Amino acid sequence: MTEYSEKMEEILATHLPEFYNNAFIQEMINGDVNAEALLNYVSQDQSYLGYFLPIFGETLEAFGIDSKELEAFQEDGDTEPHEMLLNLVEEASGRPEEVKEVDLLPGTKQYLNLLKTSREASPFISMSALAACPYVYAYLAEQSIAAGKMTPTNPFYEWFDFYQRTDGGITVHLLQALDEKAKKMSEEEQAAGLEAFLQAVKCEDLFFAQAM
Ligand SMILES: Cc1ncc(CO)c(N)n1
Repeated sequence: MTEYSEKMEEILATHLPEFYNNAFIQEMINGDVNAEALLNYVSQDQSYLGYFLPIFGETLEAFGIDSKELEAFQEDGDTEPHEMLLNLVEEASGRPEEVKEVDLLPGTKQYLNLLKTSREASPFISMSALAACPYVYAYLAEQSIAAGKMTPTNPFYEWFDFYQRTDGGITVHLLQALDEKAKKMSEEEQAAGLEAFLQAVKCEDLFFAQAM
């Protein structure tokens, strides 16, 4: 029987070309520092993580997952990769930049709404939706570095490499836990989990695109 996580990977493999076609990702791969887009992205992401992390913590607890890497991910709040992007913007503009409190863009609202409805559905569906956050970044980073699209001389290499390592590490634990749980779930529950994951993957694509 195909493992649940293999079906998740299939979803990512199917959507990888869309991520590569995403204008925001294309600029990163081209090494273009688009100050406005990067500032938009970081400020939306700051708000997004403010909602994501508490739900993530609660769902990890419901799953009985207790790992150092997961805790570190939660505590980090993604400040390190945000700093990397802000530094690139500052180098380009020659002046200090800061993240402003902003209104949520429609794509951010849509993503947060998906996390909310998934959380209301069940811990398994919630975890499936939440997993897209580290998994998409880890997958995109791994794939683009392995394919030679993102190379060490690119200004965004450090950002991609961060996610390849940290989110990649977390993803391994999440997928193991999801595979364990999936064995005890009905076909319907598994299908609903994969659907929530698919929708979250689409939200990730939209989240990058909306910053442009
Ligand atoms: C929207 C979004 N997805 C994934 C990540 C990776 O942790 C992030 N920081 N933000």
